[in-house]
Amino acid sequence: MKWLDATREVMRRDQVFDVVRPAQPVSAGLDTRHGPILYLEDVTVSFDGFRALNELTLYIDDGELRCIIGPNGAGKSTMMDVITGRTRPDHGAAWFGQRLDLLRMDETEIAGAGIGRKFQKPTVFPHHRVVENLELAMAGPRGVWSALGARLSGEARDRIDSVLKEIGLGEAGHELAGKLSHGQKQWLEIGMLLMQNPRVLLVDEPVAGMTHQEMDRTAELLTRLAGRHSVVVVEHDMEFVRSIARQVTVLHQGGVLAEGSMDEVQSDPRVVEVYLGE
Ligand SMILES: Nc1ncnc2c1ncn2[C@@H]1O[C@H](COP(=O)(O)OP(=O)(O)OP(=O)(O)O)[C@@H](O)[C@H]1O
Repeated sequence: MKWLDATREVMRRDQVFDVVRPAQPVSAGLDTRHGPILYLEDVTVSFDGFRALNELTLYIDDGELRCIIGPNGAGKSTMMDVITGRTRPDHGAAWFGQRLDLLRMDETEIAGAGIGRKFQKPTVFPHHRVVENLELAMAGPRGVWSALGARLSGEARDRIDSVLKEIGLGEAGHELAGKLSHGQKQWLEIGMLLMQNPRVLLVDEPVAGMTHQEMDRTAELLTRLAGRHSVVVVEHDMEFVRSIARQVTVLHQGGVLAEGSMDEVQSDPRVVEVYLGE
């Protein structure tokens, strides 16, 4: 019996999370003692009959740093869309911990429950200062307009300071976000996600357009975040993937082609044929 089937058996006797309340720190109630934090099982997504995901099964452990690689069109973005509630699969299952059925939650509920996503292009507020961007992120969508006028509690200030240091922008807090370098904007956006204290961070092509130095700092940042968060990185830059990867999943034609250490997948002839040999 697969993990999810076993879990669902338990769920039938324990319908605790029928109503998900995103305002509550739902992820605090996640039970990951007996398994992964993220489960995708047999997930299929079709667009006009074309299968972007084809019975994809993938498990992400609590606190792990996972790199997802694969050729263009392999289904990497669609996979993230399913996890974040943007796209509904034709069939399959997607669970956050053992109790939260992602397919019964909308995008806002999923984000509120602790799954944060960073898209490839940074979307910071350029006319606001770096610290204000973090304040806005902490407020969440409902509090955006009141957040800037509100007085911050000492706790909130401490939180902002610690995230600023974490993302390496300790000296740039009062600069306008629009004036930051491309790399700094990417870190700020990761910081904005961190303000919401996610359990899982989905990061799409974080180093595209970065200098080598920025890539090194991004590698350090993501590596540091793993452990406290589960970090799922989709990236094409193999040098970068090698610098952070512990476990790598190779997607191809909507399914998992190979999984293992970087050395294992790089020496897999199927991976070389469909991806690395390009
Ligand atoms: N909304 C959509 N309508 C139709 N086809 C789609 C849609 N979204 C994705 N696809 C198709 O599904 C397949 C998987 O796309 P997806 O973007 O998930 O791949 P990817 O691995 O993220 O690719 P890339 O590395 O280029 O970003 C592609 O063939 C794509 O054209």
